[in-house]
Amino acid sequence: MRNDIQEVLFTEQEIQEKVAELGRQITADYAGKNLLILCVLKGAFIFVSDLVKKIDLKLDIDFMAVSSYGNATKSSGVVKIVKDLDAPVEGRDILIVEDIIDSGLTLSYLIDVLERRNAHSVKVVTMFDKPHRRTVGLEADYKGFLIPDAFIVGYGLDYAEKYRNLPFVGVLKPEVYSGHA
Ligand SMILES: O=P(O)(O)OC[C@H]1O[C@H](OP(=O)(O)OP(=O)(O)O)[C@H](O)[C@@H]1O
Ligand code: HPA
Ligand SMILES: [Mg+2]
Repeated sequence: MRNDIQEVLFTEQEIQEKVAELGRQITADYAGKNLLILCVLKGAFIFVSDLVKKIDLKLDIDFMAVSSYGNATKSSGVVKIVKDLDAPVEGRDILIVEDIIDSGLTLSYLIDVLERRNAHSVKVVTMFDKPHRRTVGLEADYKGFLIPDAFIVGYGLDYAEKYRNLPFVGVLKPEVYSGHA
């Protein structure tokens, strides 16, 4: 699997240090609030499990699965809810946890859904941010790392469902895409 990586952008240690820093900020900002952590599956599953251990507050965790990339490296433009939340969000302070914001389509769709369900507040934390690919004007409230305009894998992020289990984040060798990009 590691042979398919052209370049490592962020090491496991750099990622863990950033997660701890984000956890400290979120702990300070959400003290006394009714925090609901919303993990956007599948990509955010590793980030959320590291992040919640660094948030020193009572909180709830729920999961939503959405998908728009399929096996491609560009968004299909259509965001599909594959699994919805288990509980109502009315009156909750929701923190959406994303692995990456790229075009912004997934997030703008989710924020819209949650606001229509009368959440008290909706904010976003993303580990990776690819701002130059944005087609929807949207900013995360908490950001880990800015990344260049390249398709990245690892730390939850996949290409055609593979590479999510890499503990670091990197760029694949072009030949791995075999004509899909
Ligand atoms: O800003 P966007 O262009 O919408 O891209 C970001 C979204 O795309 C990826 O999910 P994907 O649809 O690949 O599903 P997955 O998390 O199951 O891999 C990623 O995990 C984000 O949720
Ligand atoms: O760069 C990326 N890598 C993996 N999944 C993604 N979904 C949006 N952008 C990316
Ligand atoms: Mg994906």
